[in-house]
Amino acid sequence: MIMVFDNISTSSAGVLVILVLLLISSRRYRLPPGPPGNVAVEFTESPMPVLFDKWRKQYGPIFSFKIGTKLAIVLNNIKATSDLLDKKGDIYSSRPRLVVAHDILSGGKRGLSAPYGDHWRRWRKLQHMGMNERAAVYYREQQTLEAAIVLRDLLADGGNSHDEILWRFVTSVVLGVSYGCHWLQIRILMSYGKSDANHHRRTVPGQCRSLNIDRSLLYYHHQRPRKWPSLLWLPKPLQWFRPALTMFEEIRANDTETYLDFFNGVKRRFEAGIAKECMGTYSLSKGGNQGMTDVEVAYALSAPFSAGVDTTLSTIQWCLVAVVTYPDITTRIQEELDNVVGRDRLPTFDDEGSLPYLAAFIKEVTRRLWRPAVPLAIPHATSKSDVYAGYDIPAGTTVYGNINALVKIPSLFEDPETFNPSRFLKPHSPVGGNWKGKVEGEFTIPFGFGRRVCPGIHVALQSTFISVARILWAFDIRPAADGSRVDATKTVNLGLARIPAPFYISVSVRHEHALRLIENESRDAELRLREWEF
Ligand code: HEM
Repeated sequence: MIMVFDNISTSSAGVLVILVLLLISSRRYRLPPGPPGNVAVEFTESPMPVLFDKWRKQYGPIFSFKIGTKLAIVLNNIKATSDLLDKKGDIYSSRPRLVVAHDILSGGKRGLSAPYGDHWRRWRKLQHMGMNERAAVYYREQQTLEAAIVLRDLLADGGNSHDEILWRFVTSVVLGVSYGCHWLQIRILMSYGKSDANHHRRTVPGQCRSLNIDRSLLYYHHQRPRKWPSLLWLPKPLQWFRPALTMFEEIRANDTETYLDFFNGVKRRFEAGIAKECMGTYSLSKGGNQGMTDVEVAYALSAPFSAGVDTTLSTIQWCLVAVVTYPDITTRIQEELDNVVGRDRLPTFDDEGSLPYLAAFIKEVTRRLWRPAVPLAIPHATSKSDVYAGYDIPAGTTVYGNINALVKIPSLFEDPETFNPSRFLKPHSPVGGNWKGKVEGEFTIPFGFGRRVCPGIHVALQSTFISVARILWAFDIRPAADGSRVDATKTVNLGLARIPAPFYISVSVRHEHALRLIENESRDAELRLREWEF
């Protein structure tokens, strides 16, 4: 009798459990409106910013969509973005899981794609130490010297290779930030056969591409691990999809070796007392490594390289596109430079506060009519469930702050489609007044949100200011004489950033003084930059 009762209670308990599970799984969330069903196919047909624009118009400022079982929400107004990504940072600061780009390519060590948690916090502290507003001032010396080299090289080839010259400039700067070295360093490593410039150049786009690979993996059934990450728990010999991952594991081994090489270089110079101040030296100071292992620190030091090259290059290149597209605006910047700097010296960081129109121009370029460098920010993810504006937002939801939409809100940016630097000259610019982001009064939307806001913002803005100020002080820039048009609507997606499609310009010196000064200053810069070699 007791046994029968036991059996009944066991089976009814089982039924109860199943009912509860069914109840939980069938719980209907009140999700923000959005396109019905799985939108994976639509993503293969149109670029994300275009789709987001369409859905924003259709469904309003907060909409949601599903790819497979994955839920994402997109925030298109300042209030929701600030309420969630800034003010509820404890919930909205994670990242969606990137199986290939994060788990496999970096063994979980890359901070940019790391989930919110202890590892990310330690990594982020080091980024902050190395790049906060005060620390960034230290890099100005190198940025100023490198910008003189940019002038020399642009002059020498008439502007044909502006993309290569500016890539070298931004690369040198981030190498300075991480390791206290500069671009030449890659060549030196190359001569040791440890790494090579091409490898290093490849790794970054490689990493960025891997972010895309993750996206593309969404659509192909044979890419099992992306769809079912738990398959990675299988013993390796049973992972039939493994051959597809070998390439990524080789890239990871290569990256790890390169990053450790660079970190060891800093250690040697630090011990010899000749290291330039940089994130690497901060990590070697007492407690500076935040308790991370050497490999973790080496990965943390590589972050400026991964996140700061294409983004800054994109911004400076868009400045050049704007310069040739809007000659009247360029003339006004050059008049300001002539008034403030004169013709007997090159602009320096000391001039920055006296060049408001140039500052406004750079802000307008980052707001950008054509498309911000990182149009959709890097997606955040929720680490807990939340309720906002009557909507349920489950844990693990991907959350996009749609920069592309935010920088075109008409109540903040009058006539948003017009390229108009003067909008940033108004003393009570609504952007400062309404945007209660981290940097009150500053225009930081293009740099992302909340606890994940770009830590390289000061370095990036310094690189942009000094290169653009010097280029416009020295040169007249026009579309190349062969008549090819600079088409601002064409872009190339590098993964993290969008750069303009290749465009051709010609540069000519604006006055005789410039010729002499470029020659003298670049010669001097070449010598002084030796301090950054090891
Ligand atoms: C104009 C150039 C740049 C733009 C427009 C830009 C923009 C961004 C954006 C939108 C994010 C995502 C923020 C978020 O998740 O909400 C980001 C993250 C990041 N940026 Fe930048 N960035 C630039 C330059 C740089 C530079 C020069 C560095 C380093 C030297 C850098 C380092 C990083 C890092 C490490 C992250 C990841 C932060 C995290 O996940 O916690 N960026 N950036």
